[in-house]
Amino acid sequence: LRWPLRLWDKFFSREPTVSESKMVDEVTMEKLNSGFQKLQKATDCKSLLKKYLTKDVFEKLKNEKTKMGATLLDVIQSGLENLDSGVGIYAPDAESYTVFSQLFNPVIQDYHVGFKPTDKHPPKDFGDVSTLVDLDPDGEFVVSTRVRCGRSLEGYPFNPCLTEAVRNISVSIPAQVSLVTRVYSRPAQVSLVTRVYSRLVHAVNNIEAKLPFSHDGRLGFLTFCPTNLGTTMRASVHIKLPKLSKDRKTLEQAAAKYNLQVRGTRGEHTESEGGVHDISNKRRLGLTEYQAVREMQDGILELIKLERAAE
Ligand SMILES: Nc1ncnc2c1ncn2[C@@H]1O[C@H](COP(=O)(O)OP(=O)(O)OP(=O)(O)O)[C@@H](O)[C@H]1O
Ligand SMILES: NC(=[NH2+])NCCC[C@H](N)C(=O)O
Repeated sequence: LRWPLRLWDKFFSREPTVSESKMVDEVTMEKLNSGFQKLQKATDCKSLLKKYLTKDVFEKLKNEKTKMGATLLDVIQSGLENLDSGVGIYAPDAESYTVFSQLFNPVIQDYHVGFKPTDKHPPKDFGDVSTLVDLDPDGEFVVSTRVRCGRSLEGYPFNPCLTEAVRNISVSIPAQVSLVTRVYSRPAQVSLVTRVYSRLVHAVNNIEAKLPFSHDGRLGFLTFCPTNLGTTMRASVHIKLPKLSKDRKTLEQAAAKYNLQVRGTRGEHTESEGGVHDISNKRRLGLTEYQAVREMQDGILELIKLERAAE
């Protein structure tokens, strides 16, 4: 048996190429080193990448590679190119959250309001959708409500390393979501938040029954963005709070007390148009789906109270 095996080795095995090997290639290493220097020099950069990629962490991670071949450069490239990023890192695949944990963990803890490396995301729990209330029965403040979440297919790389072939597989998925949500409706008397949230719960449960999603014992559902982990759920209202929002900083400070995040009308990194702000739960990890949507609901109710009380 030894002889044919040796022959097999001789003719069919070969040294791994650099991209297959565990080593980070020279070009990547050069880009990493120059990128890190650029980041060090960018004194006005406020990203979490800049905050947590210390020299020590950089040295420890620059030679690391995941089984799918992702390097630290794949993780930090976006933040190096866009120094005005709020976060600045993405996970190229599920394993990156472990291999590059010395960078991901502090970023996750900072963004998700104290989720520590020893913390574990709770099991999925959509709760009792009928217990959610009408935020604004007279329609004075809330313009619209949205609840969204993200999912990644198990076993595939995430966006930064997704190839054309894999991207084609995901094309059919949004079509399934819209089909599922369209056939589902609720009587008009249930609260606004309940209707929107129920549609999402129904859609997610249906799709989950057909497709395996990327999930981690500690971090819950995984996506390429460390802001969208755990429940990955962002429940938001488009809301007009003219008094509280005279100055965006004041609005942001009031919202932060309830773990809420303020965005502009057209989403992240945009300004408010016609006094409309997008306010949503900031943390999506370390709490259940129900608690996430409640965080939005309860916080918005408090902001509306503050608006009414303002001079
Ligand atoms: N309550 C809402 N009503 C109507 N539109 C909304 C509401 N909340 C968000 N949107 C719209 O959803 C779009 C997408 O928002 P945005 O890009 O900020 O983030 P996202 O899709 O939630 O994902 P991520 O947080 O990962 O960026 C924007 O155009 C925004 O105007
Ligand atoms: N859409 C998101 N996933 N938002 C979170 C981060 C977005 C962007 N990469 C940044 O760092 O500012």
